[in-house]
Amino acid sequence: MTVSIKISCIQMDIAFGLLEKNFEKANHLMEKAMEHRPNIIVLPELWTTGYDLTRLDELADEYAEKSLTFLKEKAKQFQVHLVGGSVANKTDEGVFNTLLVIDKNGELVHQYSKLHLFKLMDEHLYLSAGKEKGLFTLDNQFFAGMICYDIRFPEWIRSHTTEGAETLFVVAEWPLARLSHWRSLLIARAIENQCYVIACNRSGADPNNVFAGHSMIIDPWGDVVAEASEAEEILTGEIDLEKVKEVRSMIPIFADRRPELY
Ligand SMILES: O=C(O)CCC(=O)C(=O)O
Repeated sequence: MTVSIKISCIQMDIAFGLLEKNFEKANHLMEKAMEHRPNIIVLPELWTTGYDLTRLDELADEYAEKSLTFLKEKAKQFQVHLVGGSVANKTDEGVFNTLLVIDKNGELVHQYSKLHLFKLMDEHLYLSAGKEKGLFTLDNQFFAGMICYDIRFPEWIRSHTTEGAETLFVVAEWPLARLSHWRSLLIARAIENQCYVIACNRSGADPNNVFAGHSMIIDPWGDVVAEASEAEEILTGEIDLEKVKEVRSMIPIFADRRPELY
């Protein structure tokens, strides 16, 4: 039985600290993505604010309310599931970098706050680290959400695939300077976990970085199904979850693991 899912990644340029502009852009690009009739739309990391870290405390969305209202309305309007990127989420415990998953009925399915903060970009000075896992289901299929730097931690990702995740969503603001790491790490995570990887990066630049684009859809064999350029674009591709089962039965790494030794 094929379980085919069409996914569109919105590889948008993000206006630095200009929330209204980013909401408008996301709305416009989601409308365009719907021309491809996807089942799931993915947005990038911190798409409402960008990496405006020094002003993040004032820009952050209180309990992600504004972002949630927008995403819930769009999900219902377009009848599409949303891996709604991540947003700066201001809570009593600090500002988190939080991934929001909304189903097509406009219900919040899961929130995942970035676990590994990226010190090279000063995230630890302005953000609080999450503590919860990124596992969620949509239409009875098992997914996990990750944010950018998280892909450098294979053990964190493995702890999701051993609990059933068959597709990994990665939302990112990954710099162009490390494009080769982005591609290699994503492909490695797909091969070693025998899962689909759907990675949505941003395009463009901010005052500190030029970003890589190159959003990718990678199958459980490690083959690239679709890859974007560096520019702003919508990347659409189809995945078939039957392929996860095929690859996992051909090379049964989950059965062959020796967790008692490591
Ligand atoms: O790990 C990297 O090289 C990039 C990570 C990053 O940019 C981030 O987590 O925001």
